[in-house]
Amino acid sequence: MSLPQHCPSARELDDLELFAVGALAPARFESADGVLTLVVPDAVGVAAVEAGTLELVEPEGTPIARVTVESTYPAPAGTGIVGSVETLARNEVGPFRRLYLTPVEVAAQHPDAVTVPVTAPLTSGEIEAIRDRAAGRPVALLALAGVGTPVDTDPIGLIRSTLSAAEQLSAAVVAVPLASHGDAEADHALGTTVVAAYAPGEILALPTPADDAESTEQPEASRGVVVFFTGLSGSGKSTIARALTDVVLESGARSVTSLDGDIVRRNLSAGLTFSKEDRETNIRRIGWVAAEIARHGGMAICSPIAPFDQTRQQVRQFVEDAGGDFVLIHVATPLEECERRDKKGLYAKARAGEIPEFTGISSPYEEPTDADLVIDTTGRALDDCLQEVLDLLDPYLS
Ligand SMILES: Nc1ncnc2c1ncn2[C@@H]1O[C@H](COP(=O)(O)OS(=O)(=O)O)[C@@H](OP(=O)(O)O)[C@H]1O
Ligand SMILES: Nc1ncnc2c1ncn2[C@@H]1O[C@H](COP(=O)(O)OP(=O)(O)O)[C@@H](O)[C@H]1O
Repeated sequence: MSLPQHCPSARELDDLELFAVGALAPARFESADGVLTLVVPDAVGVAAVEAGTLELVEPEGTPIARVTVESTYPAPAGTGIVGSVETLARNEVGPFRRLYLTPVEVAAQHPDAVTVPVTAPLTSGEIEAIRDRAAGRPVALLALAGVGTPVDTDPIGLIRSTLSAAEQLSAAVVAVPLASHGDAEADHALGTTVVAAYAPGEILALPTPADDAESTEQPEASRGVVVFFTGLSGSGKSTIARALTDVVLESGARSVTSLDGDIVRRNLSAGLTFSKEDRETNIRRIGWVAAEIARHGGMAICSPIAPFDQTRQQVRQFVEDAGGDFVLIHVATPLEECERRDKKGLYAKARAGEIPEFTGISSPYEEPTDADLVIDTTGRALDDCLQEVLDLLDPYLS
């Protein structure tokens, strides 16, 4: 029988790489109170428990690790898996792959090096300080370039800038996929362990990004953002999203891509039904595209029904892993008002039993508890609702 397989998130792939090179031990995914976690869709979780083992594959499908499943727990975006990890293969491809050495390789290639952990592009002052403190000894710059760690760049940008600093110092550069897990204290502890594993000798510590995070964090105006409207059919998602798109386009403030529910279903998701499974596929597709837009600093405006909390959480994760912000707007117009509007005549058909699995009638809508804004459009003018959205998004548009 073949094992259940799962492709982990970019953050989880970084953690797996640190397990693989022996920089983090023991190699295991922890329970919900840890940070080294693995979350899979519920169906994969069920199959993994049944098989006792879960095979992890990289995005192109090559198996890279096997997890012996000890227990599971419910997580916002699916099922958390707890268990030990056996590495099958290391990722071989990707930009600057040649710089991703193991701690053993670093010790062999740079035995006398002074190690400098780098989490943000080095300033000329910092380069001079490293030169002074190294006092002629060889230097290895450890670019801590995992998902979410570099403060004012992306992982590849951090490696690129570290290479150019290294030229000035005649230093070596080693890339380390140390991801951020959103818990500053735990991440600091993890970083200390990982840096110690890579450093063959003395470590020259620079100020941590937390010390100057405020001054270097990328401003919202240039950060990628996904504005995600969710709500019942007829609640007003498309109307508000379209008006927002027009305002952003007219202002020229940033590039914007619209991913409206109906339009996506005619193109990217053509052929999908309204079963729970197909709706999840539809939303994950929208989330994947939106995250890519955010990765490149754009704004994606999405307006599907997206009735399931878990799928919305997955989209949030995609976007945050891509370095973007996820703004959730619940257009909470009640069912009675949506049905009264019945713009497309679909509610009447659903009530007559002509449309199965219609959201709000015969298929559930799980209200978000994590929305940044909740708008009930009943009896309100579009401009009034739009202004609330524009106020929320002001930092991204100025
Ligand atoms: N069974 C059923 N349930 C809900 N909606 C239905 C259904 N069948 C067709 N439609 C029309 O499809 C639009 C919703 O598509 P979405 O892709 O946004 O839905 S989902 O997020 O995948 O649940 C929705 O458009 P909006 O009114 O813009 O929301 C409907 O017009
Ligand atoms: N304040 C408002 N904001 C948005 N839509 C509104 C508002 N008031 C009334 N409507 C009407 O409600 C309907 C919403 O339809 P639509 O935007 O297609 O909803 P959805 O995309 O959520 O299915 C439109 O006919 C729109 O004119």
